[in-house]
Amino acid sequence: MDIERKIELIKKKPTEELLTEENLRHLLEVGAPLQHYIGFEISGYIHLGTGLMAGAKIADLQKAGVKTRIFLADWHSWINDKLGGDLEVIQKVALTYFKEGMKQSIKVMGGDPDKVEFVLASEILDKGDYWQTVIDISKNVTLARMLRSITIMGRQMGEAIDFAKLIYPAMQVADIFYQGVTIAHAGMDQRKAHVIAIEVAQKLKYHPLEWKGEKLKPVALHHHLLLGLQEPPVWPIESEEQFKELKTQMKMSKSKPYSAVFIHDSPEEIKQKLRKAFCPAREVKYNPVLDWAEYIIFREEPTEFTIHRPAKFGGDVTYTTFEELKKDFAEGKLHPLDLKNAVAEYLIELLKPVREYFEKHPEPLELMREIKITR
Ligand SMILES: Nc1ncnc2c1ncn2[C@@H]1O[C@H](COP(=O)(O)OP(=O)(O)OP(=O)(O)O)[C@@H](O)[C@H]1O
Ligand SMILES: N[C@@H](Cc1ccc(O)cc1)C(=O)O
Repeated sequence: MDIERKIELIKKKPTEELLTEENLRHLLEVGAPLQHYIGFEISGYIHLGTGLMAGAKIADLQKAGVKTRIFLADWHSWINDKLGGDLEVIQKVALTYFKEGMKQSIKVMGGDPDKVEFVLASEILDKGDYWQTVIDISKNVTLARMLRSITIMGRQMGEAIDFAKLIYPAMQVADIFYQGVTIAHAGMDQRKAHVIAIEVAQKLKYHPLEWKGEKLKPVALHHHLLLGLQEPPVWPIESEEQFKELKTQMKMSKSKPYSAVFIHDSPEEIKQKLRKAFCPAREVKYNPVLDWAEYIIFREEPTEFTIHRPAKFGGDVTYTTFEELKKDFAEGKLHPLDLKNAVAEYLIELLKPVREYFEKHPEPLELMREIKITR
């Protein structure tokens, strides 16, 4: 496959930002190792944002010949008080529920789960010079910047936090260098860590990504954050600035029950959640149901997406591109309820293999039901 085709695959939906395309082209041209990683804290259930957006991009990367890796951030979850801050429980969930859930998600998005390497953070942290890398990074970043970076833990600036949480951003950056990652992948909310990695890359003494005498800079790859289904706290929204802010603030999140569909949800749960979703008629600028259609159903275009309606409401209609669907919705030719039902049906079908997997292997979900999910 030629370089341009590889870049196309890496850039396509749900990619929202690539820092930078020029650097990616450089890595491809010099034949540097293409090692990807995406890290996850281990906490609650896997939702469509984490499972399907990450899964879709992993599938694209595999097609482009990139080695893919999922980093199970057990220590980071402990620092961030996930699962009661109990490292043993965190590790158990990481290696059972989380690993299997991610494998299933990758599969439904067209990737090969057997080609994804799973690495537990504690496996690399145990090696002596990991901490040297953490200090090396810390020497090159101001305290003020570290404080601003705690949003990568889902924490807000000004929030009272213990000191360990300030070490976390430097660890996340160290994880990239320490694992020889040349393509650091995450959702848009993680970009602060990646920008630090790019900026300090040339300055590090330990574990820079060396290739044929060159200190390589990693490429940061950020996928779109799927919107949560809930109504925004302020509506209507006037300014572009407010819209932008709202889109990160209102991302689908496992800590907000009705914002998310989980990968193992039953058909009834999926239908119910979508029925309650925020989806004002003709609203195309901020509409979670349209957002899901754009990034899940119309990820590949053209495709065929049929909305079934009784003849008196216009009969069945098939869309091949997202733009056609959006146009009809904006013009009031497509009713929110019809869109919600069709998206629900699509998801029910897409997630069928995941549900079947967990029906046959109920232990991971049973474990999740037993433990206390914190945050
Ligand atoms: N709604 C979303 N859409 C796409 N990607 C997401 C979404 N939410 C999180 N991610 C990505 O998944 C990875 C794990 O994130 P994280 O565990 O913080 O998400 P979460 O499940 O929403 O957690 P929380 O509810 O605690 O915010 C990160 O790379 C993050 O950017
Ligand atoms: N900060 C990431 C988790 C993570 C941790 C360590 C990493 O190296 C990468 C990602 C999140 O909250 O989703």
